[in-house]
Amino acid sequence: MSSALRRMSTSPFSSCAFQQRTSSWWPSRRPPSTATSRRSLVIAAAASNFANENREYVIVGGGNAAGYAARTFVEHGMADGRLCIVSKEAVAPYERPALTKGYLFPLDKKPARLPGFHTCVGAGGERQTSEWYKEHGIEVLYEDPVAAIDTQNQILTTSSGNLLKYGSLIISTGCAAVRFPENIGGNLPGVHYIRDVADADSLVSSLEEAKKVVVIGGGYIGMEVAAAAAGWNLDTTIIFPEDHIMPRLFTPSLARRYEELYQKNGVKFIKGVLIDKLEGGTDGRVGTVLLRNGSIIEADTVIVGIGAKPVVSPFEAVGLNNNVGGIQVDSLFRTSVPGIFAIGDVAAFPLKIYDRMARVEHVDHARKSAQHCVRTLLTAHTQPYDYLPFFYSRVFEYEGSSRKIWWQFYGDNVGDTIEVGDFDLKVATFWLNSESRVKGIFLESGSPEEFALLPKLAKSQPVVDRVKLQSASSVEEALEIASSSLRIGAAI
Ligand SMILES: Cc1cc2nc3c(=O)[nH]c(=O)nc-3n(C[C@H](O)[C@H](O)[C@H](O)COP(=O)(O)OP(=O)(O)OC[C@H]3O[C@@H](n4cnc5c(N)ncnc54)[C@H](O)[C@@H]3O)c2cc1C
Ligand SMILES: NC(=O)c1ccc[n+]([C@@H]2O[C@H](COP(=O)([O-])OP(=O)(O)OC[C@H]3O[C@@H](n4cnc5c(N)ncnc54)[C@H](O)[C@@H]3O)[C@@H](O)[C@H]2O)c1
Ligand SMILES: O=C1O[C@H]([C@@H](O)CO)C(O)=C1O
Repeated sequence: MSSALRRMSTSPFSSCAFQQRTSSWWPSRRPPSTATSRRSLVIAAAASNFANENREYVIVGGGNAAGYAARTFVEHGMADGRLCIVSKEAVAPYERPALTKGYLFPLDKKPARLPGFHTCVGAGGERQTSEWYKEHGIEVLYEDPVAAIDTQNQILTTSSGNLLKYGSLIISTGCAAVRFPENIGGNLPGVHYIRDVADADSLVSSLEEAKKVVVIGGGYIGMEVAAAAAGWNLDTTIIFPEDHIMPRLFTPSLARRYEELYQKNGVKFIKGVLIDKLEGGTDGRVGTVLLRNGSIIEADTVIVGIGAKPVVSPFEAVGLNNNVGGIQVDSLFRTSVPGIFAIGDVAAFPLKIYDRMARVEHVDHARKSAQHCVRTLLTAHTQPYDYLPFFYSRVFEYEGSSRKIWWQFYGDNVGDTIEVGDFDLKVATFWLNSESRVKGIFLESGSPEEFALLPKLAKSQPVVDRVKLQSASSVEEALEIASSSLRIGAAI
């Protein structure tokens, strides 16, 4: 047992400090009945080495949000001997976005590999390797997903049979890739889904042998993986059911410009069709993709990016949100069960700025929700989470690419749009509501100073002069017009 673990077993979560911190704002936890607690102790003692040790704080999930939550515990001096992370993965938390970016660079172009991109390097923080967790006295259980929870007695059961008694629990189980069913070939060798580093390793092995790649889905994974496969000089086709790429964010006009760029890089598009079946070849690997319209596309490697779904199991009892999916929390990330919190992709939280419930499946929210939740847990602060949605992507970044692409979006893509600029250099799209307020703003290939204006505009939502904005001859001029409205607004 590590010294951290030993310290923890003599410092159970029922310490005075813990009670004081929680009782200042938290509804008191109902103590388990004597009979139940005696029973759980017996189960605990019988089940495993871990059984009779109390964990003051437990995080379930070893992903992006967990990594940033751990850092916040350390910053508050509350990690050492008190924090336990239970992870399904075999490695310490890392920056998941790298998996479809640097990780998929061609092998001769210095692809990113662990430990290079452990959290929190993506946000400019210290690199948190497994040694970092040890040094900070954080217990991490790898490859042992939580399989069950007893909220009454505050006990988690892991898949290997460990019983963990927790004081406070943070659920950060993220999302899982949506898969095609087995009966249409969704599990054939050569068919890939990308959610974790093991998936990315398996894809890299396939790419090493690949000749014909089919990417299914025109969203984030589809766009990033198709660009990566083009970087490997592979025959690449992207297939999706909608009229254009990235339908949940891009306007048709913006999508057309990106599609043209992909085509210039050799990527073929098949739009407006659904998949009928993936079929195996003689070697048992995927060989063809059958489309609903009767077409047959050859492929030795298929990457499926058809969305993600929140991993709520086995935590359904803490309360789900039926509209946006995921685990329902309040503006402090508290679930309906006292002492249990949810953060990151899995959390359905009040998006205060737009007065609606939302789930955000992007890394900025994973980082910020983690920090906000842990601060709430460890201090008396009760400031509601006030999040401004932020999404980004980068493709064709590999060395030798003729055109690197990097875009950011802030706000809400509602209302009508004004597009300004020349895509070959720099382009911006403004989403305006009926009062001509800026609701959302997208910028491709901006400078750091220009990107820094985006959150200010999306947050303040200034009223802009549509005619002036429409006639702006460059992105710089359009940003100046929108920012001057900001300054006028501030002066009034
Ligand atoms: C390939 C890829 C690229 C991406 N690129 C970008 C990007 O460029 N920009 C962006 O903004 N966002 C991007 N995202 C989204 C971003 O990575 C997620 O929003 C972020 O990872 C969410 O963090 P999380 O901690 O909530 O979930 P995750 O990072 O997914 O972590 C969840 C963790 O919980 C574990 N887990 C699940 N169930 C259990 C269980 N029962 N017990 C224990 N552990 C469990 C999982 O194995 C995983 O380790 C990308 C996502 C993917 C998959
Ligand atoms: N840059 C980023 O922010 C980034 C990058 C990669 C992944 N991610 C995250 O990873 C997760 C998965 O991404 P994703 O691209 O799979 O999801 P997505 O929602 O971005 O895109 C899904 C796409 O799949 C297609 N689709 C849906 N159902 C289909 C079907 N039955 N057959 C064929 N095509 C179908 C549609 O074209 C749709 O646009 C998301 O949470 C996403 O936010 C984010
Ligand atoms: O947020 C991110 O983290 C990784 C990388 O920066 C970590 O090295 C990446 O590609 C992002 O977009």
